[in-house]
Parts: sequence; structure tokens; C-alpha cells
Amino acid sequence: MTAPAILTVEQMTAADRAAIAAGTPGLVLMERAGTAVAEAIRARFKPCRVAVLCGPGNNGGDGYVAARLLKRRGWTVWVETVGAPATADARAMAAKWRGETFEAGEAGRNADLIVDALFGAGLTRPLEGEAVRLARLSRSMRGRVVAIDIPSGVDGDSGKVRGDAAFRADLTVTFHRRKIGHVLEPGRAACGEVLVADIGLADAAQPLRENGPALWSERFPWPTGASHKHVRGRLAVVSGQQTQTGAARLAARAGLRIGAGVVTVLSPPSAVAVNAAHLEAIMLRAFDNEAQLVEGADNADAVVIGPAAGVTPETRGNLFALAHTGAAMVVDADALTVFRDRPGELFATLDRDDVLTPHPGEFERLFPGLLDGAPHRLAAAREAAVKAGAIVILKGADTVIASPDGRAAVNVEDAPWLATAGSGDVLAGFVAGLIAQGMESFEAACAGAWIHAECARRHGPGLIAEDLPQLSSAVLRDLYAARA
Ligand SMILES: NC(=O)C1=CN([C@@H]2O[C@H](COP(=O)(O)OP(=O)(O)OC[C@H]3O[C@@H](n4cnc5c(N)ncnc54)[C@H](O)[C@@H]3O)[C@@H](O)[C@H]2O)[C@H](O)CC1
Ligand SMILES: [K+]
Repeated sequence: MTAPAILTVEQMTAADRAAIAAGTPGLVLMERAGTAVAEAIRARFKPCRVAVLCGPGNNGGDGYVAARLLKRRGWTVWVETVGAPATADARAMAAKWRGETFEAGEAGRNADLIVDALFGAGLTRPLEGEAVRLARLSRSMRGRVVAIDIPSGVDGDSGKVRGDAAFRADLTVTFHRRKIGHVLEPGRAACGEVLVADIGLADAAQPLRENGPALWSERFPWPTGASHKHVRGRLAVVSGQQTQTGAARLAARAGLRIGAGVVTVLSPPSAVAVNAAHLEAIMLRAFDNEAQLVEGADNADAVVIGPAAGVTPETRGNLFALAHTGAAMVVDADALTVFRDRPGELFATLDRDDVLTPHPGEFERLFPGLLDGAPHRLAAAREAAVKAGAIVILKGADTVIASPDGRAAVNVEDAPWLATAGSGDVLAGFVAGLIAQGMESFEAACAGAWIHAECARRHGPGLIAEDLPQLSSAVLRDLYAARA
């Protein structure tokens, strides 16, 4: 468990935006925020006369929510505004407030408790006018001031006071993580007790990285003197039916070339003869049902299912069966498409060392509307990885690799030659072949995707998928020569 991050205002806003982009409306976040404030007040104070000071932004919006919830519990609450609600969410929450509302300073009554919802993350300049008077008043109300998010006038990114007036609070209720302004003086003292409320935000994703040897070469599974074929991992690839066997063999050959110790094609009876005619170092094993498939894959470290497997219930059943072996699965092509109408069933079966390798069309079938709805394909891939609970390689000229834990990488060098039939089968084989050798799945996905593209770059025009496994040898030689 790592220590909680302390965020800048921008990082917090990004977390806020990411939650909204992932489907949680800002209003829901605001309702959760305001609820946390009301609950914190009810936990610390007896019912009393409360003035909620609401500014024009979403900080004020939180204040309208807290006022509504306290009033609903029978507290005597009124709102004093500094500026009319200026954001859609703040306006929506102000509209739901049915109690009394006054211009700040016009209420003509004293409160036992004031809630500072004037400015929070959006403070951009020193307090002025009524806000200054109220800030000064808060300093004489010891024990009776609660700030929402941060005491108004305190800069969230430094803890410094903008201008010469800021609220002083006994309790500050903030959201998701502390900001710098909560821990550095004088903001720290101005906050009083800081309560961090969870409103369902995720930690900011780790930075996007360029995919390249620097990201994973230190952990590349080079054989050691003690290695023998079983140590170098066992890969299984599920073949399609009689006339659909080339894809699995491409994946199998890629896995063997990238270094898996033992590679086996698991073949339905109809395709055994065809496969047998084309395989030498790669072993062949027939399966006629799921039990035999599991037996064939039982001691595999990684398994590829999907290339020309057939968009059939059998493929679905085979995937479910393989999920119960200890092997990490690389799920591609038909094994993705076959879950078009029931992606949840696939996701429920996957775990974090499994890898999905969709092209945009297959991505759309599993995550309908996500690619169009997200700000960009990286965000889509990241969200898909979280949703699937597995590594996602979203293929394309700008292939992105995303992990449920927030890691992500993008192929930055072009490899247009990869747009040829079967290149996806080889990619699946490269990735699974590396996982079979013990490489962690995200790094294996990155390394496989980079080596795949590097092979294509070195070959250039005229590339066909059959060339790719062989081409990896020169790339591996150079990686080996350059290893740390
Ligand atoms: N981050 C979260 O997860 C959530 C944050 N919420 C709350 O939203 C505020 C941030 O809201 P925002 O609208 O961005 O800014 P503010 O409400 O802080 O105020 C901006 C508003 O005020 C004007 N302004 C700025 N400084 C001054 C000034 N000195 N005098 C007058 N006016 C000023 C500025 O022009 C804007 O119009 C955050 O703090 C949370 O409380 C969500 O609601 C819940 C989740
Ligand atoms: K505030």
C-alpha cells in the first residue's frame, strides 16, 4: 500500500474530470461532496443555527448540497451568497435548495456555525468585498467554522493566502486526497482538522510512457546458463478448424522465435493432419472437447486463443475452460468477437495477467461507444483495461498498451508495414511467448508490441506476416547486445 498522494489543484481537477469521463456525472460528485460535509458537521456539532456561505462556483455548489441535507435533518439553515451560481452544477444544486437565501451580510441574523463554501479549487485572486469581511468574522468564531474543500482565500497549490484575508476553519472537509494547501503553512493552520472524504475518484493514472526497450529491457527474460526448454516456459496456441489453421501456427511460430521453450498447437481433430504437415519444432496435440483442451494446456504458462478460432460457442467454451488452467491468456480476434453481446462474461473470466489484443473494430464490439466517447484512444484503452481487469493492447498505427493499475505506453515509431493479414496473430504469439518465459504481462505486451513493430520497420515494403517471426531474431540479437 503506497502512502496517499498529496495533489496539486490541477491533479485534483484531472481526477475529477477522469471520473466524469468514465461516467460519473459532476452532479453526483457534488452530491457526494456535500453529503460528506453535512455528515461531518452532524458528527461534530449538535443541531444549531447554520449559515452556509455559497460562492459562485462548484465550491458553492457543495455548500447548497450541505445546506439542503442539514435542513432535511431539521437544522436551522440559511444560505448567504457571494455571487450567483455560475456553473451548471452549482445552479442545479442551488435550484434544489428550498430554504432561505440572502446576499452575504443581508441575513440580519447571527449563526452558531458558518460553513465556508465561497471558493475552493477555483480561487484565482484575493478575496474582496463581503468575502473579506466574512473571512475576518471567521477568525472571531473559534470552534464554529467549517470550510468546504479549503478555507476560502487559501491557495490550494501553496497554502499561501492570496491577498491578505482568508478564512480560518476548525474543520475542513476536502475530497479524495489532501492538496498542498492543506499541509503547508499558513494554509495548514487555517484548515483546522482536515477530513478527507472519498467521493469515488480514482488515483491519477501513472504517466503515459513511450514504448521502447528502456521501459522493459532490464526485465527481458534472457535465458541463463541454467535454462533449458522447460525453464523457458511453455506456450500453447489453440488452432482453428481444418481450413483455419495458419493463424494459430503463425502465433505459435512467433512464440517459439521470441524464446518460449516449448510450444504446442492444440488442434481440433479436423485440423490435426493439416497442422502436422506444417510443424517441426512446434508440438501438436489434438483435443476433441474442453476437458482434453484443459489437459493439453494444463502445464502451459501462457496460451493464445482467438486467431481463426471461429466465432462460435465452442470458442467461448474453450476460453472459459482455459481460464481455469494456470496459464495466462492472450485473447485475440475471434475469441474477442465471440463475446460481442456479452463482454461482461469475458471480463468476469479474465484476470490481471491476461492480455486482450483488439483492433479498433474488436474493441468496439467489447466496449461499445467507448472509443468515440473517450477524449482519445489512450483514455479508452485505460478505461477498457479497468473494465476488463486485464491488459489491453489497442492496436493501430498508434498502438497503446494499458494496464488496470494505471500503467500505459504507446508505440511512438510508425510501422505501416504491419497492416497485412496475419500480423495480429504474430503479435499475440510474441506477447504470449514472452509471458510464457515469465515476463510480467504488461511488460510482455509492451515488449511484444515494440518488437513486432521493430521487425516490420526493419523489413519495410513487401512485408508479409510469415516474415515476422524470423525477423525477430535480429531484433533480439540487438536487444541482447545492448542489454544492461
Ligand atoms: N474536485 C472534486 O473532486 C470536486 C470538487 N468540487 C468542488 O468544486 C470546487 C471547485 O469548483 P470551481 O467552480 O472550479 O471553483 P470555486 O468554486 O472554487 O470558485 C471558482 C469561481 O469563483 C470565482 N473566483 C475565484 N476567486 C475569486 C475571488 N477571490 N473573488 C470572487 N470570485 C472569485 C471564479 O471566477 C469562479 O467563478 C472544489 O473546491 C470543490 O469544493 C465538486 O463540486 C465536488 C467534487
Ligand atoms: K471554501
